[in-house]
Amino acid sequence: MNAMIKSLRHGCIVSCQALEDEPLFGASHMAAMAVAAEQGGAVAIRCNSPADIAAIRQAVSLPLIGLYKRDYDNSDVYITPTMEEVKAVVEAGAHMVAIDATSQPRPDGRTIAEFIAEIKAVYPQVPIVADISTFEEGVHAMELAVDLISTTLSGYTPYSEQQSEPDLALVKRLADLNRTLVLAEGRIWTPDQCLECLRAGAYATVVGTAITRPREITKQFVHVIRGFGEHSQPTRKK
Ligand SMILES: CC(=O)N[C@H](C=O)[C@@H](O)[C@H](O)[C@H](O)COP(=O)(O)O
Repeated sequence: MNAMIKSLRHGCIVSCQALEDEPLFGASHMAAMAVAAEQGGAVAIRCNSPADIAAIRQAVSLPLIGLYKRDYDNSDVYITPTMEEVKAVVEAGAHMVAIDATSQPRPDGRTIAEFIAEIKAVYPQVPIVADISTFEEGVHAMELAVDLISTTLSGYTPYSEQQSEPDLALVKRLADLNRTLVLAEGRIWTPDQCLECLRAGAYATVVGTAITRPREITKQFVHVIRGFGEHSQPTRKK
């Protein structure tokens, strides 16, 4: 097995991503996040866009899983949808590339099999992380001999299980096949959930929002304590 992939085993991969509408958007913020994750013991960084990938590559010595989120009018596929984004991700310095490996129609009209075959032909040394949303998509990606499967898109395609928790059942079903390594990704909020994912057979866990999106973390706190005073204040005697 590739030494870099070996180094991910049972570790926490931290996803450092902020989109344009987020306060921490910008390569320097994401590089600082990645340094914090490295100092905290992360085994790899997952990061989006050539600018962020290049800045993070300079800032940390961890392996980078790069992706490039891009919207096309003719498709719902947005995680590294075409060869153009793969090229940009690799040239920016990512060690591995994450792609949408769902069965949704792709912007360039290719099948996922054609897309993966071309990535392998052009970049044979770059491991491919297949982001999937269902068991069937995971099995298909395994058949196409990707290096890692990630449950990233479970809950984010209209036909996949919609839930607020990590998709442990999907992790377990895919890992039980003992075929391709599985990353547990999506809606992991606590260290205990990471442990549960590993117990379910995940090779490693990917945590994003809970570590690197302060606005969303704040919302979680606020949501829980909102309305506290309304119900618990003692009623005053007149
Ligand atoms: C669905 C989608 O576009 N997921 C993206 C994939 O790169 C990121 O926005 C997520 O933050 C990442 O998957 C980690 O997940 P979470 O932030 O829930 O820990």
